Amino acid sequence: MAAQDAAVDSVNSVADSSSEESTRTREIGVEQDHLDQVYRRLEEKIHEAEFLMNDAAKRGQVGTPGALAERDAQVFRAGIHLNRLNNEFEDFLFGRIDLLRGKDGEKGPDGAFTSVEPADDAVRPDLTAEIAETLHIGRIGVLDSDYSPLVIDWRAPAAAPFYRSTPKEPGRVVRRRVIRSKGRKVLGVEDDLMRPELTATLDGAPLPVIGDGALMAALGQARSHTMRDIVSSIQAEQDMVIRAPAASVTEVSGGPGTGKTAVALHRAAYLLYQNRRKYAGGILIVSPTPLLVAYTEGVLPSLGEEGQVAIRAVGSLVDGAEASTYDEPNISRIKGSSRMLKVLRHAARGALDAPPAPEAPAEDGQLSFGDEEPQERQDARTPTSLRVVAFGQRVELDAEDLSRIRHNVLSGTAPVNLLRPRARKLLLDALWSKSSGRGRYTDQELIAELRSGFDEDISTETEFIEFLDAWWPELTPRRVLAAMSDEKRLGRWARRVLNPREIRRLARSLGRLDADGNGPLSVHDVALLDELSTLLGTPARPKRKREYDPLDQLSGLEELMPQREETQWERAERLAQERTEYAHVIVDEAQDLTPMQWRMVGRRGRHATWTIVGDAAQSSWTDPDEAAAARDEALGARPRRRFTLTVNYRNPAEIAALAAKVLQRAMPGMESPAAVRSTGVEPRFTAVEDTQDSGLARTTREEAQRLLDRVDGTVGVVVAMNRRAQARKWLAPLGDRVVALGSLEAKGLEYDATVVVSPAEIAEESPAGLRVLYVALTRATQQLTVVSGQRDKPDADGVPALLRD
Ligand SMILES: Nc1ncnc2c1ncn2[C@@H]1O[C@H](COP(=O)(O)OP(=O)(O)OP(=O)(O)O)[C@@H](O)[C@H]1O
Repeated sequence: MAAQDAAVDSVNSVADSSSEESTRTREIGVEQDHLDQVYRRLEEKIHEAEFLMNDAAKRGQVGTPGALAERDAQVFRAGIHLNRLNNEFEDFLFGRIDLLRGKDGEKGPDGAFTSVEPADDAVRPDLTAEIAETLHIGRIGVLDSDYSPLVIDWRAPAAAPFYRSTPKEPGRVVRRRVIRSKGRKVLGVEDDLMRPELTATLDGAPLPVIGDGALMAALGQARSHTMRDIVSSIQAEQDMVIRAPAASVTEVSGGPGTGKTAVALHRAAYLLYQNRRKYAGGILIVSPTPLLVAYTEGVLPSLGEEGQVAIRAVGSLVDGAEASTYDEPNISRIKGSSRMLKVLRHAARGALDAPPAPEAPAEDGQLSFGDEEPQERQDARTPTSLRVVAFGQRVELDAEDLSRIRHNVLSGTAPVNLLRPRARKLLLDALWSKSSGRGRYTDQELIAELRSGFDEDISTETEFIEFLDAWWPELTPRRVLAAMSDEKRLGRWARRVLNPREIRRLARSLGRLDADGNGPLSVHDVALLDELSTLLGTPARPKRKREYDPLDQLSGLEELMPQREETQWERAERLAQERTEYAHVIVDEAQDLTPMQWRMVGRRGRHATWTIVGDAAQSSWTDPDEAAAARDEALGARPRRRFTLTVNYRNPAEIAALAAKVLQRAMPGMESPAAVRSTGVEPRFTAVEDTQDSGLARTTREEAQRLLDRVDGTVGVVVAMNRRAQARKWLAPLGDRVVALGSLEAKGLEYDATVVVSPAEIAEESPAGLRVLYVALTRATQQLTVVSGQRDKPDADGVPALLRD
């Protein structure tokens, strides 16, 4: 509750109404002067950077080792300047704080006083005070030529009071100002007074206060198809999370709209600022859907960070395996469950028999695959005997020998593909012991020599090589997954783990893959592939020679040069390909990771620190306890630090109240976050009379159109997953401000207005359906319409049963 008060308090500002307009104009002028000064300084720095770059290039032609080393250092520094200045020249100054004199006179490295608390005599007994320090806050820090701070980087310690100060705990801050600018022009200012009890003066003149507070201005803005950064209005409880030390695991929970995603993204930028070297190992942000990735991916560049951070959907964590389809809830439940681990372990080993390779069996005479009649199609490809000629005689391993050898090789837990050399060795051992070479001599040295010649001869014979390829093929995760679509084989691998119904469903769902495993994958299939690739192992391959890159000769440029030469997208792609592990992993919407997905994500952060944000009330996974156990396993014994965000910045109180009813049904006793604002617009209810889909289509379209006329930004229409394609057709004529979404796709997104179509359909779609409905109802920043069909049992006012008290 305290945090809510703080947030509400912080948006209350005092305005001098009588002369507001002229004061506002004057204050904009004051900030304009400062911005002009900053730009002059930036221009000087850009010239400096360009000069350094040119100079460095010239020195590079000299060629002495000293000149080259100097060139490296200069290119490095100049490049950093240019890169950052070019990126952040626009709209980078956004805040200002006016502070009382501090307790001690110490200054930090950014040139600002470090003391958080005011000096005892900073406020006079008659509650008057003089402003002793003014700091401007921006996306990067800029020092004047005399090293005084013109702009403080938002992540620097000196900027913390801009975010942390509240009227309850103001510290030294008297006035906090948000500056709106575009390019070189200041457009407006909004002030929050942190010490309204004081009569403060700045350079002897009264301290003016403008506007209704920056937060409300930010929240009232229309939403577009991409998320904006919140750097100018981060609230105190959010700032605590963003700046929390990155030790072990930071867990953040909070209801819809409390800023979890925004906080996670700003935290990534903060961590990089804090310790760029440490996070050179990369930060991975795992998002639930590609839609949310697309929605959020502009935020980090706007904060001046991009290269080190990979934002990936959970269905895109495995290279070359992009999820493109959804599973029915009853299939997701099977594929996501940790029971699959046992099934996969069996499949990874069992798939050696009867490999699902589509190739035609080898020609007669090339390989001895035994004389038996093939039992079933796939088994026909597994050789059942091996014959070679050694010392002029035929030596044969029969089915029993082979089965014993295989059993022997597989007795450990090593990945199947890595066991091939051992299989090869045991085959040679068995052939040797049956050959006549073994008893020929007694001299150990001679025997060893003979044996090594034997191994060399046999193992280079085409017959032997082809046998090994067929009998111990290199398995790929995709092929094993495809092999699981054979219900009979899957039945063997899943015995006593899945029931026959589950086996049938799973096999049928994997039937969309061909024998090589090509075909549409679901987000759950991707986690299974990742698990399989660990179980199967990747045999070492000869290293590909790296192409010669002249930049290799320059030290310290790794961090810098790619940023200038690659686009953000290319760099993210390259980093993702190169990395399988990260220095910090941020999981957004963590409540939705299935146990198998936790295993996949866990493998990417085995040595990482973590930030995990989520909300149990929005979980679409059916068995939260099972997921919690998998999450504990992924995170190991690392200590955890927990934070809770309590204020809903997205939904007006009217929408939040309606959603709270569903929350009470889904999770009785769970508290909803408090909405920070109210619009006075109640949610609207419309019931469709006729039972045909055409009625639903017409009403949904009309309601979406109605909302389009009432908001400036986007309208999201949320339907049950199996109506997605239909809804897209219904809404196509309305243009691109309207987006049709399946309930699971709505996760994390927001729109100015939403239409939620048939709450009952959404709720009945899966065992976690009520929580999914809760997500759907909490996407709007301004207006919500609920369209009900017969299934929703609407009352006379059109309110569906699920949304009544
Ligand atoms: N301090 C803030 N200043 C301005 N806007 C904010 C602030 N905090 C959050 N918001 C806005 O509130 C909205 C919700 O934020 P966000 O999507 O991060 O919430 P969330 O907790 O991840 O929600 P959900 O759990 O529903 O996905 C966004 O539009 C975000 O920009």
